Amino acid sequence: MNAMLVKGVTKQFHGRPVLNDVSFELEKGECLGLMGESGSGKSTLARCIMGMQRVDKGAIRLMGERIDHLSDRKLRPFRKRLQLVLQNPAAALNPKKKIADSLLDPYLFLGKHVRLQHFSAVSESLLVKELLDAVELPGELAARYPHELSGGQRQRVNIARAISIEPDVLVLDEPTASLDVVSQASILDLLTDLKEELGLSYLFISHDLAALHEMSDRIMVMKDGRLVDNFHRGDIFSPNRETYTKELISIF
Ligand SMILES: Nc1ncnc2c1ncn2[C@@H]1O[C@H](COP(=O)(O)OP(=O)(O)OP(=O)(O)O)[C@@H](O)[C@H]1O
Repeated sequence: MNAMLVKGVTKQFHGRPVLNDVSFELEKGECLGLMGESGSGKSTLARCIMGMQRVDKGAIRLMGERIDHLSDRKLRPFRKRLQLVLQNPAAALNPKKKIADSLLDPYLFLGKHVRLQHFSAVSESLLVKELLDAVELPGELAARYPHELSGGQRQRVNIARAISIEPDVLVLDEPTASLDVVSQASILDLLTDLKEELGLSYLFISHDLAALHEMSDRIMVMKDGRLVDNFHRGDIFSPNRETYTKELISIF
């Protein structure tokens, strides 16, 4: 069984199609890259997958179970299995909460739905320490506020939050876009390690073709809300690539 199946997803805003018959499968343990120019519909797809926006047509399945059109209450058990990491780490963290409290939010929110296997979570403070360890941050950051961290550290905290409940799938929407080049590389290395350690599957959305190529097993290309190409990473320079993919590669 695949980790996620998206079939025939269509979404319009004010009568204008933004996603048009989008279909793909995310295999278990795979990193599936998604590239496309600004406005092509990548973040809308991420929001539809996360249940933050409703699809007009089509279906989204997570580990075989249909999750589109679920109410917030019915979606709650699936929140444990599907998490989102966004590009702006500062905006994703509550500035008034200490890092330890932000880290514990998903775990406490999901309460009885969570059975952890990788993290022992014997106590809340131990879980915080385990999570900071997992993203290679020192334990002393637990007592700090987000503004006392660097952008790269804040994004590590966001990743730690996302993995805290041991999801099956992470949707990574431009996770390194707001970081400097050195922090970008170390976040990508961290994501690669966590994928192996925790058996995660990634939908990795990025403008950065080099990062996509480094991280992804397969890459999909979106143009005007349609997936126009889908290939294994080793075939990126194949003469069989769609003309639009070749254009994107040539301007990179
Ligand atoms: N809530 C909304 N209401 C109306 N139009 C929207 C809404 N959300 C997105 N759009 C439009 O849908 C199109 C796709 O936007 P989306 O953010 O999905 O693109 P994207 O590929 O993620 O772009 P970027 O790479 O710049 O983030 C854009 O034209 C955008 O203006």
